[in-house]
Amino acid sequence: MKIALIQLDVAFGDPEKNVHQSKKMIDSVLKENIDTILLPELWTTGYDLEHLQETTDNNGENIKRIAGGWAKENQVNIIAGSIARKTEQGIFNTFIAFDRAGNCIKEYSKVHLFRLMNEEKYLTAGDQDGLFSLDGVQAAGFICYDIRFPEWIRKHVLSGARLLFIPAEWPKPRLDHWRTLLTCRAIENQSYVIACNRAGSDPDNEFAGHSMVISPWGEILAEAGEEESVITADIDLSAIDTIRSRIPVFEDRRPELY
Ligand SMILES: O=C(O)CCC(=O)C(=O)O
Repeated sequence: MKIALIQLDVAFGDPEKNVHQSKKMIDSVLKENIDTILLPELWTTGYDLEHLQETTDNNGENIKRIAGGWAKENQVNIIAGSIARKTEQGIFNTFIAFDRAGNCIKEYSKVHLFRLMNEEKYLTAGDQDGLFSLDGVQAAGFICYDIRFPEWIRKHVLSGARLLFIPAEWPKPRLDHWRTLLTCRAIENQSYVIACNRAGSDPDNEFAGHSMVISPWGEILAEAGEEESVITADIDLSAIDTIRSRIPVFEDRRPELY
């Protein structure tokens, strides 16, 4: 499976500009026979949380139509990062994935809201899992701060997830945490970690970039720099079983003790 990560420099509160720039970046890489594309967290609005009522529509329908259209037109899986999704229950930070036919195959709303960036003041936490199937492979979606909760991720891996997709807006001062946590999640879960951060800055934060694809052995297969860019990686799905049989972590677990 060939993956492309779209490390967008998200324009603050400007969905039109972000949609236009993302399309340009996606088009630039399609000729490389990409199977799956991943965008960052809140890539249409950024963290302009105060204005989400004006910059988002009901249930994120407009962006779903646009991203689903891109997937169908190019017969490529598009994991359209996360978007702010306005509902009667509140605004959710929701991961959305589309298959090659343009069908929305997964919505997962961020479960752990990040107080350092005021998410709990404007957003509602989700309470559903992130499991889905992509081209017949079991996968799961998480969003940014979720990677600090290994038990949440392990729960998905025990349910079969092998590909862990993580859109993020991770700030630069904690770049070391980003790289370490992602690498740990890959090694301890013997799964591919595919993580797309944003580039650039907003009025409150400078972001880290450094989107990464990490193998189940913890090898960094691709890593972006700080700037806006597109990176790609080839994923060998058979490596998951090879590594899981070499060090049988899942058989050796002692869940009766913990
Ligand atoms: O956990 C962190 O340090 C960053 C989390 C974050 O930026 C987010 O969830 O949006």
